[in-house]
Amino acid sequence: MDWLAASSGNSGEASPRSSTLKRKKSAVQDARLLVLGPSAVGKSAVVVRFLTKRFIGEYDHSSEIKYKHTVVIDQENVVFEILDSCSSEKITEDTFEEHMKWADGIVLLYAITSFKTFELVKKLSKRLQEHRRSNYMTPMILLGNKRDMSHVRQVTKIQGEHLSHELNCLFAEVSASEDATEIADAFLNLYREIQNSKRRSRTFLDKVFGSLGTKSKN
Ligand SMILES: Nc1nc2c(ncn2[C@@H]2O[C@H](COP(=O)(O)OP(=O)(O)OP(=O)(O)O)[C@@H](O)[C@H]2O)c(=O)[nH]1
Repeated sequence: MDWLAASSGNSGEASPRSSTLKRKKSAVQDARLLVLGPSAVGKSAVVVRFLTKRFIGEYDHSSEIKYKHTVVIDQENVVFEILDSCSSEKITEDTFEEHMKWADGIVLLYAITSFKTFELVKKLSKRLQEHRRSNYMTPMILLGNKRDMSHVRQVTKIQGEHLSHELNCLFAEVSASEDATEIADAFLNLYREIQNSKRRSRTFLDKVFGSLGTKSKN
């Protein structure tokens, strides 16, 4: 796997403005990821792990933060824009809608140590599915974080897998505190899914407009 951090940095945009969020969908080598989940599931820890390969135990921020991070994948620079959102309970419907329009892919987190967060994610996923349906089924990965705390787990791996099947998305259990590789893999897999989805939608458009073009010539 070719997975090298080329550069990274906080874009310094706390609470990104809607003008930024409403930009056109990005090209393939540019992926916009929305990180969602209830409070204290480890959203910031996972994002910071991906960006810096380090675990930061207490990450204090009250508003959402957007990062830019360049990674070399298959000899190509891929620019990730990552929006570490506030806890899902606090996101208003308007903001949620804006974020969904902006995102190429979604990282949805719960903590395996808290059944409550799993229930909140299920509730949130109902909201998500409505938007994903109107949004070409935005690719998504469901992450059960805090796997290092398996001895106090409240959500089984099978329950996580089950939910991912219902949501038609990728799934992994990870530990932001212990493992950088599996988090990098999770982001890589989501990126690949985004690429595949863009390819499928281009092929579909080519078929529709290609055949229209052919018809008009005859
Ligand atoms: N044991 C363990 N603790 C973790 C892990 N990931 C995060 N934590 C801890 O969980 C707590 C919450 O982590 P955050 O990254 O702030 O969680 P968040 O989802 O961004 O929280 P909000 O900002 O409230 O939405 C912190 O005390 C972290 O140290 C993990 O993989 N394992």
